[in-house]
Amino acid sequence: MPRPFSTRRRSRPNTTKTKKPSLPKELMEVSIYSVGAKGDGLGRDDTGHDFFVPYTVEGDVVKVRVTDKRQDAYIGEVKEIITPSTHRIEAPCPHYTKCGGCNLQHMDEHYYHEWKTHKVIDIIRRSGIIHEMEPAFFGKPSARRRASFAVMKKGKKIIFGFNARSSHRIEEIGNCLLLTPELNALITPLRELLPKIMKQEGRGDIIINFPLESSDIVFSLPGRLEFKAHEHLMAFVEKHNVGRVSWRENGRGEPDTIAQHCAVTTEFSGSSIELPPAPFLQPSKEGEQALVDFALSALNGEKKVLDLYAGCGSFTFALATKSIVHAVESNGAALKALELSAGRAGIGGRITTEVRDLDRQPLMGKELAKYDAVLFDPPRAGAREQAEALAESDIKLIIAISCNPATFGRDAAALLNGGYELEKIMPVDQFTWSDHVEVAAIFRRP
Ligand SMILES: C[S@@+](CC[C@H](N)C(=O)[O-])C[C@H]1O[C@@H](n2cnc3c(N)ncnc32)[C@H](O)[C@@H]1O
Repeated sequence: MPRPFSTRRRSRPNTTKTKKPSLPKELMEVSIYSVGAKGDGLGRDDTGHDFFVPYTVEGDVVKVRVTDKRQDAYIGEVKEIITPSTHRIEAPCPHYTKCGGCNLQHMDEHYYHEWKTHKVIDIIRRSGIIHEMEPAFFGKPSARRRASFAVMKKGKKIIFGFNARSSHRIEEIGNCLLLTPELNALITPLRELLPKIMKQEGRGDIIINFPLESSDIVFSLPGRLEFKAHEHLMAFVEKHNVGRVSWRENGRGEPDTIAQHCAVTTEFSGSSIELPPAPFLQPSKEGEQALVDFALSALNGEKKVLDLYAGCGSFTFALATKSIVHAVESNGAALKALELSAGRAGIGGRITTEVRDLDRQPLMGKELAKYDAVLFDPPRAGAREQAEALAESDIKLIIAISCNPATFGRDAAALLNGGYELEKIMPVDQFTWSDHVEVAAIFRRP
């Protein structure tokens, strides 16, 4: 007797692959009624089915192909714009929708500004915080002084550009509208350099900063740096007036400086800072200034200020123009740069430093009691432990800077529960045309 087909199927090993939902094959007409927190249009078809449709805006009516399903909503890919929204404009970049960097270029400026402001309002409301916003800071194109490029080598082919959205595909670009001219000027020379230095297949990245007058490049590529490649890099530094080039062996570990033409510096509040490789800097000089101005506007004669998550000192030097500052940060190289630069600038007496992991060892009780004000500017994960310790302190003034409104909401709620009052909150947009937005806020203990 032949074995039934179904028995054979059941005896197969059970793979862990999740079953793809069955999706409609035909194109669907969707009306977009809003834009969600990740920048995707939220839409509905005439049967009442919900859709997420990237690259659409409120008021669009579009024909979409269904590509996936998330919770109960379909994900739609625009095939045709049946009726464009009055908020829709022509996206200025030829790489738009192919490069993962900017997903909101199709919104007119007014809608875009409103959307970013409301994104902050909506997110912090989820943490129970309702507060009027200060007018937001909006950055401009051609201002980003830092870029992280993706690289892939397969066979002899090398692809160099920006990652596509939610994908490993790399979109090759020649010019990015967001970057400063100095960063754009390095794209073609880097593309020409890569075949000479990237010998092993695989993926990597190249981080470029142009803080002020010279560039800082860190290569994180598969494989070791060969002698010949080293020579090519030295020649590249000379020819393109690059400040410094560093290499992370096999793309891991601390960057090793292999060629340096001049010091890589920036300026914080009139002091020159010599920066370590791949330093953290605010994405644009204008954004940095807006944040610094916001922070300084809160100070009023405070003698001792704590700068937590200080990095290389974007805020430290500004705070030191008014107060004595203690800067705390987990990255030793960044803090060393800060300390040496403060000494050279003749303000070493106004700035002290401490390398410390603030997640594991937040400043608490008596340590906090020494200060009149605190500024904290944590990474995206926020400052849960430190915020909880601050909430129990008697410090009069707390300035919070955050690149993630969600973790800001959580940390702000801890401060409010501890009796602080929110005085001011400002959305900050240094990531033009993306769905990313930052926040700055001032809290006081009444
Ligand atoms: C958003 S950056 C801000 C840096 C600086 N305030 C600025 O504006 O340039 C966050 C900083 O927190 C530091 N950091 C990350 N995790 C930390 C931790 N657990 N403890 C202390 N510092 C940390 C990072 O090294 C980085 O310099």
